[in-house]
Amino acid sequence: MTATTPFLPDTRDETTDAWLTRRNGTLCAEAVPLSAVAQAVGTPFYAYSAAALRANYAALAAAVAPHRVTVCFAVKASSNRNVLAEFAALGCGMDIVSGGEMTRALAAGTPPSRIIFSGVGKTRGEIRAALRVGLHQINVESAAELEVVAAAARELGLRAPVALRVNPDVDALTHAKITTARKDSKFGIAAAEVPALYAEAAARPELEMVGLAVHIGSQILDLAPFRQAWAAMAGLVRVLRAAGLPVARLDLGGGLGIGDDSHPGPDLAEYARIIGETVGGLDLALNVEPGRWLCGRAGVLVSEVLYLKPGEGADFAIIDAAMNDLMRPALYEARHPVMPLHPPRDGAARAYRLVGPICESSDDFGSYPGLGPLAAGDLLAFRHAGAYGAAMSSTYNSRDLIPEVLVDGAQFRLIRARAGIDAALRLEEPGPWSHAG
Ligand SMILES: Cc1ncc(COP(=O)(O)O)c(C=O)c1O
Ligand SMILES: N[C@@H](CCCC[NH3+])C(=O)O
Repeated sequence: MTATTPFLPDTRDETTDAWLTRRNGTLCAEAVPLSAVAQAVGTPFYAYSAAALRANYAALAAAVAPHRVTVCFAVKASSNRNVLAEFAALGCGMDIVSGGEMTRALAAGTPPSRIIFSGVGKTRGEIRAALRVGLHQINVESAAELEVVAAAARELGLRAPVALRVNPDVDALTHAKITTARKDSKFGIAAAEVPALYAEAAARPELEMVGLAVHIGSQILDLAPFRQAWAAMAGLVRVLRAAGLPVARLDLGGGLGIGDDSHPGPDLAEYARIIGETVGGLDLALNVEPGRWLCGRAGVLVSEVLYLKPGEGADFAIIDAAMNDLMRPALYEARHPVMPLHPPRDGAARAYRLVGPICESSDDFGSYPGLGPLAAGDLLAFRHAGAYGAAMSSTYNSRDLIPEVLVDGAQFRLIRARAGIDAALRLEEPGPWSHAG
């Protein structure tokens, strides 16, 4: 029986994965065969397309521009400074959640005036550093944090530009672990508490109250929750202004999801239209802070098949990538489309369950019908791995942090070297004992 070609590039998705094509049968990232990258850096590795990063930013920025919306990339999605530099060079701002991310955003060439500091647990040190650097805005998530920001600003003799992050109690209709604005969520300040807190803060000379922020969750495919949340924010802006309070900016958050072979993904024009209809007429400086949408489809994780063995329902293909490299399937039951690097092969189309070497049953990427026949040594590309892949990886089971590579046209280069056990052992050199008491 001749195999059909179930893993040919998904041409339905040309605007998103157009950088992945098959040339002479082999899978290429832009004009670079991924097998050549595998030879150069070894597997597993991440590869990103510079063209896809740039195209994604251009498409999103153009879609929202008519509504006076700037785009800030959520650094947590892909914090490699070379990826950040691609965006920074285009004028993209950054949304950060730690001092480490601030260092990365600045190192990538982002001006402080384009950096927003989000996050529910900023430390005193991080807040002081942000104020000293002169970031655009600090999104404050509690009354307690507001006190710390005010104290730091006073000590430094500065005015802190503050927005309050609101919890509008909206279900983002996404995976429960990545929804962030339901009533019981740790994020944001309950909408009912915002007017009093905002008024109190606006009366403090060390705080410059610039506006509000909201972020309802991640991998959002149904746009209705955005409409609900932003309509609630518009209501709140009107309430604050009616009380004579200044509201100049509104941070609409990230969360725009990406489709896959079974879902086309949200429509950018519709996303922009909802912004216009909910908050467009309020004379606000708006921004969005997408992570996944800008970089998720611009990256693949390439892994080698180590062993095949029979299993219940589907045969196992044990691969050299694991949950420490890409933890989304284990953490959120996420499914990443997979394409073999080799050309279609004769033989029965078979389902394989792709699993990694880690000693956890959740080290399982799921069952993939129509992949086979596979053989040991085959290379597989997990698509849509450009967001929350390398950024969330760990060294569990004392595995290496794997290389990251950036492809640009017919060239590629290493943008993060493999970090192996030798480096880890150096960090574990024991320090001197300290005597307590
Ligand atoms: C405050 C904030 N902004 C932006 C993002 C980016 O989310 P996404 O990658 O889903 O666009 C996140 C993560 O969910 C976040 O917590
Ligand atoms: N890390 C998650 C999303 C949460 C983003 C941060 N709030 C993912 O891989 O999908």
